[in-house]
Amino acid sequence: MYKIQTLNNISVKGLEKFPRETYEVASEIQNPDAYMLRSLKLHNVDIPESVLAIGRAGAGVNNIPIEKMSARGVPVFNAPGANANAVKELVLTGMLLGCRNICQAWECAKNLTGDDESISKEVEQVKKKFVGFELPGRTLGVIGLGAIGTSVANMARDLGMNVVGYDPALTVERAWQLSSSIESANTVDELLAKSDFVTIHVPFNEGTKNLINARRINTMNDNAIILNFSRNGIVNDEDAVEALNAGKLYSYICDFPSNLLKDHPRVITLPHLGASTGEAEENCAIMIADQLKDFLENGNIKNSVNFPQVKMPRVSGYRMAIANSNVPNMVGQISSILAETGHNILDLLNKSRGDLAYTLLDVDTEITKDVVDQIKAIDGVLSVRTI
Ligand SMILES: NC(=O)c1ccc[n+]([C@@H]2O[C@H](COP(=O)([O-])OP(=O)(O)OC[C@H]3O[C@@H](n4cnc5c(N)ncnc54)[C@H](O)[C@@H]3O)[C@@H](O)[C@H]2O)c1
Ligand SMILES: O=C(O)CC[C@@H](O)C(=O)O
Repeated sequence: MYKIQTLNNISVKGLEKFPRETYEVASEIQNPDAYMLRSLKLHNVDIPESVLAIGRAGAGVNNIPIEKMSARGVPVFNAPGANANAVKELVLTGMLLGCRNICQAWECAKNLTGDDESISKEVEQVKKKFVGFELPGRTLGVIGLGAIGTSVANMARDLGMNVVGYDPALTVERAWQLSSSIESANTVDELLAKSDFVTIHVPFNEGTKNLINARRINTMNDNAIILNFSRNGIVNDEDAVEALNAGKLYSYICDFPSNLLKDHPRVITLPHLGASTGEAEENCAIMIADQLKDFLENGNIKNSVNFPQVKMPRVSGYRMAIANSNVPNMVGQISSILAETGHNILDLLNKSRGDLAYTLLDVDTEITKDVVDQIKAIDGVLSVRTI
């Protein structure tokens, strides 16, 4: 019986992927084989040694101690692209809320008093305060052209906007998906100088912390709108508010509320709603459940953020999955032990990624605990499982 512990609310469509006969799935469970979570911060959580894999039902993995998990030979999975459409639609919503002053206008409408005739008169007076601007012909800068950025960029082109994108690690797959009319910037500064709207779709890490700061905001066009549906900390909120107060920025739309932001008249802040659609929650949960299941049952790895992609069809009922440091002679030492203990290797796949490597081996006879212990004792072996 495999045990999956859910640490956040996970769509039942994903949880239904785990057959009841072979899986126990619960939010409270002793010695889980895997965690399934969304945004819960795991950095200060004591993760039990029983955990073999962590599945993040979403894109961002900055809430997970990846290095610590790598050192334990534990793959961390995410769900690339599974919530991209939900975020794209909210970015469009944010752009329209911002450029048409919708939140301020709605607040004003809610505060109208008197009979309907006087409300109608008042409406004609107040509406001039909320005159906005339209999207076609304006320039959208998209920082990060991954699953979300690419789809936001294409959407903006379809709406008649000019689009400029920046991503120093643009993949070939994303380049194929991007509309050929999207201009490429060589630096963030070059992008900012051209943009009326700037939207950010990069992971949060040391390299992207404070990516948008006072210096960069000052180089932007006057009255630009910044949208942050990526992570708190990528835009320096204090600097954004200062620029709003100085009349430099038009509006700041952000998915990460704080005391500084929540009541500011030119900030629209939402409670981390980017991926909160039934469709996105289902897509993410199903993708993660499939990946965890294939890992637990077969040792295969798909969409891990720390381990290589590994898939090997089973040729016997005796499989071993080994995570190890990416150093010479690991496979040699492992196969020597298997040979010395009378196992014939029927198939083997070894892949590496950075400092880590991962090996799947199918052998002809059952692998005993003694053999597992000998392999575990090899210097550089991080985890060993028989499946
Ligand atoms: N608000 C939400 O609910 C929500 C939902 C989904 C994702 N997110 C956030 O959005 C981020 C992006 O998601 P995604 O699915 O597009 O991920 P992705 O991995 O498909 O794309 C990220 C892209 O950013 C690029 N990148 C990395 N560092 C960069 C930098 N310094 N400058 C420019 N580009 C850089 C990468 O090359 C990659 O192409 C996630 O990491 C997550 O933090 C938020
Ligand atoms: O799970 C969520 O609701 C948010 C997910 C989002 O931040 C992500 O990085 O995918």
